[in-house]
Formats: sequence, C-alpha cells, structure tokens
Amino acid sequence: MGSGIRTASYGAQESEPGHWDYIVIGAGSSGCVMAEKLSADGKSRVLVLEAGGEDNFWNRLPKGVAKLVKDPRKIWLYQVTQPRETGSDAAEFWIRGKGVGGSSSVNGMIWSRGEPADYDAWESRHGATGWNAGSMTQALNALEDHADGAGRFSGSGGPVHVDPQVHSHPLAARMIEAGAALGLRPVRDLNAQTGPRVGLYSHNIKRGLRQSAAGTFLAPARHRPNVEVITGAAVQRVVVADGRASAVDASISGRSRRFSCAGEIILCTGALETPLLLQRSGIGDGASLHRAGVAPLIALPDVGRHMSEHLSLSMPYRLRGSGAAQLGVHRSLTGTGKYLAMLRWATRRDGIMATGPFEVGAFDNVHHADGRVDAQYYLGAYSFAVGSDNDPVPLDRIDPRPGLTILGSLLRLTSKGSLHITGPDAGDAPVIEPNFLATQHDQESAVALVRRMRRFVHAPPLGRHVGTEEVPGRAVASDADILAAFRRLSSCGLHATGTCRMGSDAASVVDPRLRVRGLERLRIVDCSVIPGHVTGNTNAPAMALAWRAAQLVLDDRP
Ligand SMILES: Cc1cc2nc3c(=O)[nH]c(=O)nc-3n(C[C@H](O)[C@H](O)[C@H](O)COP(=O)(O)OP(=O)(O)OC[C@H]3O[C@@H](n4cnc5c(N)ncnc54)[C@H](O)[C@@H]3O)c2cc1C
Repeated sequence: MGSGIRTASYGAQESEPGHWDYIVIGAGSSGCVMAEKLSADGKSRVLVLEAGGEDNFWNRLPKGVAKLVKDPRKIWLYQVTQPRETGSDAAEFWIRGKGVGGSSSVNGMIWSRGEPADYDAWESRHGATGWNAGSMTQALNALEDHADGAGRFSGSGGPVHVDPQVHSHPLAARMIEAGAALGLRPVRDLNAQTGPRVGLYSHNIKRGLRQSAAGTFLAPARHRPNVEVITGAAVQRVVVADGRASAVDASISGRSRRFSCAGEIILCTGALETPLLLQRSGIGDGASLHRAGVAPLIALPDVGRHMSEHLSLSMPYRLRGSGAAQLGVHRSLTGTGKYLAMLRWATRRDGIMATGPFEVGAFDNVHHADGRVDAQYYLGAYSFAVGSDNDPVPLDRIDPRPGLTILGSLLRLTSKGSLHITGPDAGDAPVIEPNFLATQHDQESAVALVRRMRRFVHAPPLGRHVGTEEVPGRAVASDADILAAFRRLSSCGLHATGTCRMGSDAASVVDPRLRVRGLERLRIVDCSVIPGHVTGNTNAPAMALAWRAAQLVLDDRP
C-alpha cells in the first residue's frame, strides 16, 4: 500500500436500475423539503436515500423526545475526540436525528426563526449573495401556518403549523416576569420581535403531535409516482466521473448498491455528516484526505472547517417554600403523574406531554458590545438527577422533587471547530474538534452567561421560590472557577453549522447557488452551508434554506 490509499470496503457493487433527475441524500429537515419541492410539479424523478428508518409513536408524541435521544436506532452518536480540558478523557457525544425527518423527528420542536440581522450578515459579511433577511423572511413566512395568522414575521397557509402558546404552567408566568425584571421585553411571540426578549416558546406542534419534516413534507411527496424513498440506505460516497457527480454508493442491508443520477445529487445529510461524506468521496483538503487513505479528487480545504456551535450550560435549581410542590411540573413527569399526563395526552392531545422539554424562552445580550442578541435561555419547571457529565436535559432522569432548570446557550461564539475523516469507510470514526472557548471573547461570554442566569432565576417574582443551585453550585463564584466549570459541564447546543460554508470567495465550499465548487451536479442543502451565526435554533432556518434552495435548483433545471 505504497500510496497510502486504501480502497473503501464496500464489497461488490450492484447497479440499481432507474433514471433519477435528482437524488436527495438524507431525509432530514432540509432533505424532506427538497424532496417535496423538487417533485411537486411531477416533471422530475426524485430518489431519496435515508440511512435511518421510519417514524414511530415516540416520534409523534412531543415528550417522546426523552426516549428518542437514548435510542441508537433513532439517533447518530458522534464521539468528540478533543477533550474539554487538557489531560482529561474525551467523553463527549453529540447526537443527531436518524430516520425520516432527521433531527426534526427527535428535536425539541422549538420553532425559532433567527433574527433578520443574522441573514443580512450571511450576505454582507460572508458573500452569500441572495441570502439575506428579505429572502429568508420570505421563505420562513411561506413555510408557516401560524396560529396568530400572517404578519411581518409569520406566515399563514403554509405547511408547518406554528403555535406560540402550546402549553403553560404556574411557574411560567413568574419566569417571564423575572426576565422582564432583568430588562428583557415580555412578548407573546418570541419570533415576532428582535432583540432581548422573553416569552413562551413557539413550537411546531399541531393538535398535540410533533410536526416533523417527515410528516409535513415527505409524507405527501412519497405518494407521488415520481418519488421513491429508500430507508436503511446509508450513502458511503459520491461517485465523481468526468468532472461531475454521477452516482452514489449506498449500503443497504449490508449490500453495496450504486444509484446513477442523470441530473443533480443533493446532499442533505447535516452539518456533521455532509463534510465527512464529501471527504470520503475525495473532496476536501488533499493532505488530510491522503492521510485518511482517500485519493484526493477535488481540492476544497474548507470542507469540515469553520464549524460553529452553540455552547450551552444547564443549571438545575431546587424550588423552596410551602407552595413549591404545586408550582413545578415534576409531578407530571414522574411516577403516577406521568401516566395521568399520558392519559390526558391520549384523550385530549394537550398538557405537558404535548410539548417539548422547555416552555419558556428568552434571548439576551450578555457580552457582545453591539448589544445584539448573543445568548438564549430555556426554562423548565423541573430539574433532573445531576450526573458527572451534566447531561443538559436528561428527560429520563427527572428529579421527583420540585425544581427548575435554566439552560443558557451562547449563540455567537468566535471559536471555530473542525471535523475530518480518519479512513475511507463510513465506519471509520472521524476526528471532531469543537475547539470550544478558545478565544478570550468566548471565555468572557461564558462567565457573563452564568452570572446573568443566576440573576435571572433570582429576579422577582421567581427568586422567592428558588433554592439551592445544583450546577455548578454557589461555591463556584470567581470568574476562573465559573469558566472552569463551564468548560467541564457545558454541552454542545445541537446546532452545528458552517462545515461546508457557502460564499462567493474561491475558498468557500459551495457558491451562493449551493453548488459544490470544482465539479458539476453536486449541491449541498443543509445546515453545513450556513456561513454565519443563527441567533436561535436551527430547524426552521434549515427548512427555510431548503425552501429557497429548491427554487434555485428548479430554476437551473435544463
Ligand atoms: C436532540 C436535538 C434537539 C434539537 N432541538 C431543536 C429545537 O427544539 N428547535 C430547533 O429549531 N432545532 C433543534 N435542533 C436542531 C435542528 O433540529 C437541526 O439543526 C436541523 O434539524 C438540522 O437539519 P439538517 O437538514 O441540516 O440535518 P438533519 O435534520 O439532521 O438531517 C440529516 C439526515 O441525513 C441522514 N443521513 C446522515 N448520514 C447519512 C448517510 N450517509 N446516508 C443517508 N442518510 C444519511 C440522517 O439520518 C438524517 O435523516 C435539535 C437537534 C437535536 C439533535
């Protein structure tokens, strides 16, 4: 093996018959939107290849998220290779949704649109021509069927039902008042405003059921005669011939199959998998590919670089005082209360089981000098059994005692991470280096966030109910101690972006029409192309990105 290049162990290749105009790889938030939009006029044949399986009951029950995030059939587990502290073990795992709907089928269902200034920066700072507040607002509005109707930042009649008031509880009003006491603007709909604000989260939940990308977009599309969806099809690599993407090799039930494409191949495998899939296909940094035993075909060194994440710390508190037991939702999430809550959901499709992990949310500025939002809070009226890993939301370990959780996320970190393959096979574990808290700015932001969360929970009228802080604990008080605790106990925000960033510069991985540079007929449409910050959750932006991208693809149809 003098060249150092290993041949991936795909076994014998069987060619699949079929003449596809588009092959969409990955049926997640963006992939399902692409499949629906590209097939809608019936003129193109669309094949969707998804590594995971079909939805089940737990995907549809909103609180089913507790089971899903522990089920290896429903999630991908990516082991982070870089330890949080020098000398400690690398023990962190990142999860992503697996199966139709992708991460939208296992996520917290918080519908968060990001801020218009985020999208304007994609265009003005990152060269993503055409991607700005105007075009993304248009796409987001088109997606929505908002319970309050159409507005400047809401749509009506679209496929995704958005409800700004899914579920409330006795502590929620006090949480919102505490945020207001801190200077955050109390709002009915967190998406209708920008800037520091507090309110109930909007959710993509309809009549008590999760609205995943699979149910909303793929289900109607797959009944069309021009659409085929194959689940259990893990794509190993894109085949490049004569300067264009011509086919994909997928493993199905242990057999390797080749699917040829007459038109375009569209990667929608998410911000972690898409750069790895490109690298396995020989697209990336030449030296790094060579080290991994893959023959370099297209030199694109930024594949797998510039990874942004939202870094989060979950802080559980005990509730105190005589009325504490009535305030929290712990009784509906544990013991017999849980069964009663399930019964209520089964008969009325409402209550605590009909919502995600957190009801109350807020956006804040904790450190950036420009005053724009750089932090997000998630508040729940329960706490959980604390483990050494400080699992952010272990919904299977709810503490039966009254509690409260505030989870804070840093949204505009300046540290960038990377990921790359170590071998040619999909089974070769990648190297993942988030590089969290590498800059002074990010370190100061982490300390500011913890101090601000403490002020939040102790602000009136919430403060009088709040007792012991369980993580990191009141003894952690100096800046140095808070930073050390944050480094050790924080978790990724499940919002990775930027690993195949779009831009107008030659070093960007895709151009603003999302075409991979250096070859024809390969596009990327998922969170990996997002070039700048999203100051909020990433499901709605991923769907909006695909909504607009599908139109770009159709505009280029021969
Ligand atoms: C547990 C969790 C909770 C979250 N909570 C929220 C929330 O409340 N609100 C919010 O807005 N965002 C949330 N997010 C983030 C959001 O859901 C994701 O950012 C978004 O869904 C990503 O969309 P995507 O299309 O880029 O990728 P995904 O939706 O992850 O889709 C990728 C798809 O590709 C498939 N795939 C991967 N590799 C292959 C392969 N080799 N071959 C074939 N198929 C493959 C996967 O199985 C998956 O179906 C959460 C994410 C997670 C994981």
